[in-house]
Amino acid sequence: MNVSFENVSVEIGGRRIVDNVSLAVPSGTVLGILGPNGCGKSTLLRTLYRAQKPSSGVVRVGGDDVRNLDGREVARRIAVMAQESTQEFPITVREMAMLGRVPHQRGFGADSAADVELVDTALREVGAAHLATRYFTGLSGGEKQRVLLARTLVQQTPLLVLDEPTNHLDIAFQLELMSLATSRGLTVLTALHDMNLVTEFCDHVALLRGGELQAIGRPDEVLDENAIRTGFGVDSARIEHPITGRPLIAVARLTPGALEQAIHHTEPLKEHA
Ligand SMILES: Nc1ncnc2c1ncn2[C@@H]1O[C@H](COP(=O)(O)OP(=O)(O)OP(=O)(O)O)[C@@H](O)[C@H]1O
Repeated sequence: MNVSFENVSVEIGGRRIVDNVSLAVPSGTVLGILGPNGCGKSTLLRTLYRAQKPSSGVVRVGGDDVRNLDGREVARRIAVMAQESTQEFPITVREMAMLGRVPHQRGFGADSAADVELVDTALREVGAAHLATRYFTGLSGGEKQRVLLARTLVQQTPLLVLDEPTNHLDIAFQLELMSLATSRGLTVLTALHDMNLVTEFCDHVALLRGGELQAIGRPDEVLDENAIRTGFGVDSARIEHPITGRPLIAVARLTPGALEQAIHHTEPLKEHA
């Protein structure tokens, strides 16, 4: 299912957080969204799953303006693994994963055998089967991430939104999660900080800065040393990975004067009267 952002802007409290972003994500492709802290990655993604209303512009999913879809239809099209977890009430891991089935269920009936099977399979896939009867609130950060991934998988949507999904995850599970999420032929939009996960798993990358889209394209086209210096204020070298042969971005150091520039660029953003 394809996605498009058409001249999307978001203003909050007079500040323009997302500034006239237009981009298209073809069906079945993986888009990584990269950019410094506070550049608007989460806010842009939130407009897609209707957690944030754009001040102007349109976000389309499968050709439809998301604002015109009802909540259940949005949840049938888009599964979200967001940074913040608001589920702090005491439910078990299995119950948390089962929440992914809600958009497909009618009323308050018991979970079907097929639903239970889907949940058990997903918990196994993410390496969380042994946690099934534990309370979600008592899990470690990485364990929570695994369970939240299971919940998005059982939702069986054509579109996945992953907002910094590898937070808290050990290096092996970072790779496993990205592989689980990107190997199903789904359309995936994911905010990431690790450029090497982007080069490994994303078809395209969008580089944001101060709410604006700086560049979009294949990772090997977009992520050159200049773009990384301008975007993040660090010096780097792009080398060939000795094992995979893919581009490997080796970060060397902060570019002199970069911190001041970064603060200058994020602090005022664009003040609107
Ligand atoms: N509801 C809100 N009220 C006020 N400011 C907000 C709100 N939501 C986001 N912002 C501000 O908008 C800017 C962009 O935030 P956003 O979370 O989209 O950035 P991000 O690129 O995802 O950052 P990070 O990499 O740190 O997660 C930040 O300066 C943030 O403080």
